[in-house]
Amino acid sequence: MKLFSSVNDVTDVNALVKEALQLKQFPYAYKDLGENKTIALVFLNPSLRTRMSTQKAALNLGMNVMVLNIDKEGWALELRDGAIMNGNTVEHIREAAAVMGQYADIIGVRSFPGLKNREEDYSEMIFNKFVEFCGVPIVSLESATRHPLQSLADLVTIEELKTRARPKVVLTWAPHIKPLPQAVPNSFAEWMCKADVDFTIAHPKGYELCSDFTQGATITHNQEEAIADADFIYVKNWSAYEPYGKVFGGNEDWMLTNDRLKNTNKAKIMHCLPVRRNLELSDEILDGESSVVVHEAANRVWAAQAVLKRMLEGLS
Ligand SMILES: NCCC[C@H](NC(=O)CCC(=O)O)C(=O)O
Ligand SMILES: NC(=O)OP(=O)(O)O
Repeated sequence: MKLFSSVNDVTDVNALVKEALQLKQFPYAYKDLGENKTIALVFLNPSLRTRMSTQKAALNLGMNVMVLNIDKEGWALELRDGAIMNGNTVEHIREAAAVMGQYADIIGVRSFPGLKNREEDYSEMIFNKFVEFCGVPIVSLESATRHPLQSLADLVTIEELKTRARPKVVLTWAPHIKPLPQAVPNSFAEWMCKADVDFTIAHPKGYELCSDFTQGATITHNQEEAIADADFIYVKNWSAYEPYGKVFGGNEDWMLTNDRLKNTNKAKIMHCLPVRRNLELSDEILDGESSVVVHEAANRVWAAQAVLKRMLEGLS
């Protein structure tokens, strides 16, 4: 594997999930695979889980790890081709990415969307420039429109915890105070549409996701109906796709409470984290038995390790 940016880069999703679960059982089975290989994790935005789980995954495979918080520690990056760089940007992404490719065998990149220009965000301009110029295999650590390492960990978690062959999985919108990207819900939807699950998306009117990611999903504006008989409820806020990056007032009543879970099939509650308590999800859910958010975050290691293993195998 040379690129991991979406579910479309995976030839056999089930095999990758199985691999992640194998690695969870035997974390050090491939501890020499990454000997003398280096991964550079490049962050243009904050991260706790992606940073630490990908580092841990790389270390389990015997790799060396370098982390660059380029937004704070690097030179200000110019992204536009043909720019006359007489302003605040100091270094063009063409040189920066090419140089990083000289130091690392694999590069991971996190770059959130600006949520101002849909065309630019949905063309994955920043991530694709890294791909174009770095010259080494590249893994998305969450880009403008997708978060595939998260979605793989989510699918691993569902596979591990499901109590029936074809579980009902519901992605529900939740309230927030600011516009958030569509990357996590887009990506989760895209992976669920390829998985053997009964998949529903619930959101207030106006928060329709781009239909490229939701082919095969049942979509509704009624949360109560959506979560009936659900095995897994994936909670996430996102801003509108159209008008792009906007949030509409109201909808505070979309925050789940224990009372609302009564009609589910003892649903397990998932969230990619970070989560704002008592805004997106109530304390009683996060501190109660139905929450699997920490378990889900722990699975990030095995998802990342399965992907890095495939990339390392492609290098040798
Ligand atoms: N990597 C996981 C989610 C990252 C991001 N959340 C955030 O930016 C939360 C910010 C806040 O709550 O202020 C998102 O939704 O895509
Ligand atoms: N879920 C997730 O990607 O967390 P971080 O943003 O902390 O990496």
